[in-house]
Formats: sequence, C-alpha cells, structure tokens
Amino acid sequence: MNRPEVASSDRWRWLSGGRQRRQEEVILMLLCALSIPSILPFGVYRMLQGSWASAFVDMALVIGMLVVIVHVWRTGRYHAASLLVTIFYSTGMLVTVYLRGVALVYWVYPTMIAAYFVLRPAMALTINSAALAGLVGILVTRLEVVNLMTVVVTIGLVNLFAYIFAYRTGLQNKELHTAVELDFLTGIGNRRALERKLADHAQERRPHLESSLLLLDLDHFKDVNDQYGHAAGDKVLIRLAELMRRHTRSSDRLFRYGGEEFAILASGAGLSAAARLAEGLRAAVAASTLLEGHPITISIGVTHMDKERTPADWLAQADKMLYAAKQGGRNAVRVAEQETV
Ligand SMILES: Nc1nc2c(ncn2[C@@H]2O[C@H](COP(=O)(O)OP(=O)(O)OP(=O)(O)O)[C@@H](O)[C@H]2O)c(=O)[nH]1
Repeated sequence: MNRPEVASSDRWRWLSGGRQRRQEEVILMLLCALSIPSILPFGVYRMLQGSWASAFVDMALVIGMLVVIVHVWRTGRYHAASLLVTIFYSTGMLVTVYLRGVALVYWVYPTMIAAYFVLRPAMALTINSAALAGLVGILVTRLEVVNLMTVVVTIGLVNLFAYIFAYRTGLQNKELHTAVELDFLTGIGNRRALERKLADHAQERRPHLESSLLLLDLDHFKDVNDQYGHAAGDKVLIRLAELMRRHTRSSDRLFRYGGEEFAILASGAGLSAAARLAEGLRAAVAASTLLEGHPITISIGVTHMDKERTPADWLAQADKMLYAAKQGGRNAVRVAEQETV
C-alpha cells in the first residue's frame, strides 16, 4: 500500500489569491482587467471633450468590470458574472455606437469575440445575435444598404468562426479531460480525477449535501502477482472495479487511486450510510470469486468529507483508517471516529 502525495497545480497560483481557482474564473477576471486600460483612456478623453454621455458609458463599463473582478476574486462565482459582463458589455457597445456613430462599430468585433471566452458557445451566439439585431436597428437609417450589409456580414462571419472555434475547443477539452482522468486498466477514474472531484466537493456550496470518502486496498495483493503472475493480478483489479460498480449507486464516483488501491466518493452518504456501503463491499468481495482458487479480500478506511477540512485531510484520515483496518488483520472496515463496523 503506497501513499502518494496530493498533487496541486502551481500554474495559476500567482493569480489565485492563495486558493485553487477554476480556469473560467481566471479568464473572466483577466478579460475584465484587460478591458479597463482599454476603455479608461477613452472615458477620460470624452470627459475632457465634454462628451458626458459617452464618458458616462465608458466609466460605467470600467466600474462594472472592477465590481466583477472583486466579486469573482472574493466569491469564486463566475457563472452569473460572465453572463452579466457580456450583456453589460454588449449594451455599452450599442449605446456607444448610438451616441458616437458608425465609426465606433470597431468595438463590436472584440466585444463579441470576448463573449466566446466566458460563455458557452450557444449562449454567446444568442447574445451576440441579439446585439447584432440592435446594431442593425441603430445603423439602418445612418448607413447605405451596401455598407450596412458589410457590417452585418463581417460581424456574422466573426461570430461564425468564433462559434466553430469555441465549439471545437470545448469538444477537444472534454475528450482530453476524459482521457486524462481515466484509468486505462479498469475504465474508472484515476487519481487525477479523484483529486479534481475532491477539490470540486471542497468548493461545493451546498452544505446539506454530505458525502463520504472510502479508500479500499486489496489484501496481500503481492502474493497474487507472485503466485499467479501480473496478468492474473490485472484481471483481479478489473473484476474488483466491476464489482464496485455493481455495488454502488450511479451517483457514487469510483477511482483507482494507486496500483491496488481504490477510492469511492459516496455522494449524499453520511458516515453511517458510507459505513454500510463499505461493509457491503467488503462482504461482497470476500464472497465473490475474483480469482479462481484464491480468496481475495479488501480492507477499507472511511471518513466523512466535512467542509471544515481539506481534501488532503480527508485522504489522510481515510488512509489512517485503512491502515488501521490492515493492522487489525485485514478483510475489515474502519470508520473515522467510530468503532469497527
Ligand atoms: N497486477 C498488477 N499488480 C499491481 C498493479 N499495481 C500495483 N500492483 C501490485 O500490487 C502489489 C502491492 O503490494 P503491497 O504494497 O506490498 O501490498 P499487499 O501485498 O497488497 O499487502 P497489504 O496491502 O499490506 O495487504 C505489488 O505486488 C504491486 O506490484 C497493477 O496495475 N497490476
């Protein structure tokens, strides 16, 4: 039984304010931060010119961006903020074109592309289509038909290309995530998947959704490899994963954490429910034939994933319980802060 350290990505740490942030949060904050120096000089210029309405729009956008940065930085919530930023930005762009004329239409292009960075492609396309309709309404009396058509076609093409690019990137990301987080032997999640799920759970803001973590380890697995060979050992690992699938709910997440060590994230299971699940699994493994002619058993450590502690704490506690189960003679379950089940 080996115990690898919990990995943590340092890539975004300088931007994270001390906690691991999602890429979406960072992109939204970066986008807002970059818009401020792009818009602020124009706002100041309009003020100096005495174009108060335009200056007001520019300054409102700058303040809006600052509020979003502070909100996302403090709360980590980015879904509604992304939508609001896009709508706010699009509205600001339309008002600017309305106030200052067609020359300001150049702002439409970066604004619309930015929407694909922070929203799902379909949502970005919907908002941009509405903005384009508004733009046509503003420009229809100010431009010749051929010039209006040029604006519409170029904006349409920019959206089409951005949509295709964002859609493809989304698909590739999904495929990459699936491949990177899958254990090739058993087909369940790997250690990377477990760590991401634990981090997600730590950030989950619904305290009523209690969950537990089970760490399972095959007993004397080295003997299986030594006696029957590595291929037979692999078959046992595959069969154990299948058995785990059959004995858990679809909402439970299964992982192969190390060589012969597995984990279950039992969603919605308090400690007593998790203890029953563990005992059921232990008994099912002991009663089944994972390897012909050789009894196979597992030991399990269980801990409650309370929000006062970190993923590293949960893993350490479950591992401690697993170690206790091994020390107690194996083929056993140990539950944190409880006696043997
Ligand atoms: N077949 C196979 N064996 C593996 C794989 N990964 C790890 N192992 C084996 O798992 C065994 C783990 O041995 P130990 O850590 O000594 O643990 P154990 O023999 O199960 O003893 P306890 O855990 O103390 O009950 C080693 O023989 C590893 O080679 C794998 O992917 N396939």
